[in-house]
Amino acid sequence: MLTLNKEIFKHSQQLLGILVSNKLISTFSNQFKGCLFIREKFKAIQLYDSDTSKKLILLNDKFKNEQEIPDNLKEFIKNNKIEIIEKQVELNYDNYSYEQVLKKVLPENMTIPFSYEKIGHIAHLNLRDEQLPYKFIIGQVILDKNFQIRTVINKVGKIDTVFRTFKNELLAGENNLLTEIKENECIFKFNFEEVYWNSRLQIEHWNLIDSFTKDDIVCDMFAGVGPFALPAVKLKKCKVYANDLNPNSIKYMRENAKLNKISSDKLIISNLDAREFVRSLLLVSDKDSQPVPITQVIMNLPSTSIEFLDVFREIFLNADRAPPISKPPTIHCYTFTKGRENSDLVSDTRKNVEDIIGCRIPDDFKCTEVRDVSAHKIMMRISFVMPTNIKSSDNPLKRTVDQVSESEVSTDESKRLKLDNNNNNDSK
Ligand SMILES: C[S@@+](CC[C@H](N)C(=O)[O-])C[C@H]1O[C@@H](n2cnc3c(N)ncnc32)[C@H](O)[C@@H]1O
Repeated sequence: MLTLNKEIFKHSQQLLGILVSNKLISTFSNQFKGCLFIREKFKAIQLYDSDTSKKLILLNDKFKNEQEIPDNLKEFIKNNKIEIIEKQVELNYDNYSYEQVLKKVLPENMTIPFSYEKIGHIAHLNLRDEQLPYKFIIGQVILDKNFQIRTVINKVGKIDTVFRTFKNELLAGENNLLTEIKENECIFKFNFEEVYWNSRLQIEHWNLIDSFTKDDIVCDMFAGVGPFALPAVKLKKCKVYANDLNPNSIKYMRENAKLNKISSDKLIISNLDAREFVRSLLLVSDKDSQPVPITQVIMNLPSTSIEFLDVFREIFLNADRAPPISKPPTIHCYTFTKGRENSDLVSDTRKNVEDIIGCRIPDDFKCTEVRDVSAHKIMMRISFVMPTNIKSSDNPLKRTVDQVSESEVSTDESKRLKLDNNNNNDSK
C-alpha cells in the first residue's frame, strides 16, 4: 500500500522581494495582496537583517523577474524608491495545503476527496474504489492539515440494516472512536462504531425541534443517542419519551442526559422495538395508569419508518376501539423517495404514507426535502396530524368517498377514501 513521502516537498526556491519601509506596509497589503507569496505556515512579510525600519516582502512566484511585476506595483516601487532583491527560501511539506499536497501525490485525473464527515475528533471518509490504493496517504494528509482531527477512518462494507452502524478502517491517527461533540447546545458522547450518528443532520434536527413548544409531549421512536430528544428537553422544555432498539444508543443517551443535566422525569428512555414502544405509551392495560397524551411523534429511520406507521393505524383507526387519546399527535416521518425524472416527490411521499395508514392524511400536511443522499435518493420529511376515527366533527378527514366525484380521484385513491369512509363510520 502506498504511503506518504514528505521529503519530496523539501526544496529551495528563488523569489523576488522588496524592502518596504514600515509606514508603507499596510498600504502595500491593502493594494497588492495578490502579489504576495502565499504558503501555509509561511510569513511573506519578514524582518530583514538588523534594519528595523523596513520589512522584506516576498512576491508571488509567478513573477520570475522584475519585468513580470505588474505595472501598478512597479509604479508603487518607483514612486517610493523601494529596493528589489532576490531571496532564496526553504520550503517543505508544512508549507503546502491539503489540496496542494494531494494534487502533487495523487494521479492527475483522480478526484481529491473534499467532503468528509467530521464527528468530534474523527474524520469519516467514504472513498471511491479508485482512491483506495491512496487511502493511507489521503488519511495522513487530512490528519496533518486539520488540527482538530486526531483519527481518520474510512467506511468499509455495507451499513448494518437494523442499527444503521457500519465498520470502519483506521487510515491515520489514534485508534479511538469514542468521541464528543456539541450539537444544538447539547453535548453528545458516543462510540461512532457502536451507534448511528450523522453530523449532516444538525440543521434538520434543529428545524424540527424548533417547531415544538414547552407544552409538547414528544415520542421519539428511533432516537439514537438523542439528537432530537436532548435539545427538545433542554432548549424547548418539552417532555420527551425517547426509544431505540440498539442497547448502545440507550447507554450513551443515558450518559448524555447526565452530561447535559437533563432529569429523568423530562426525558424517559426506553429500549424497545418502536411499535412496542408506541403501544406501551398509548395502550396501557393497567387500570391505574393513563395513556400518555403525546402531541409530537418523530420517526427517523428513513429506510423503513413509513412501515412503522401501521402501529398508528392500529391505535387511531381501529374499528374495534376508540383511540386512547382524544387529540391525535402530529407525526414527523422521515423517508427516502426516489427522485426520478418527472416524479413528484411530495405526492409520492404522501401516497407512500397513505398506503400504509390506509386513508388520506389531512390536506394541510407538510412535506420537505431534507437532503440528497444520492442522485436518485432524496431524504424527505412528511409531517401530518394522524387521522383518527374519534368523531367526524373533530376528524380532519371529513371528505368521504361519496363526497368526491369519480373524476376527481383515481381508482387507487378511491379505494383509500373508501377505507377512510369505513373507518369513520366504524367509530362509535
Ligand atoms: C437513522 S437512525 C436515527 C437516530 C437519531 N434519530 C438521529 O437522528 O441520529 C435510526 C435509529 O433507529 C434504531 N432502530 C432500528 N430499528 C428499530 C426498531 N425496530 N425499533 C426502535 N429503534 C430502531 C437504530 O438503532 C438507529 O439508532
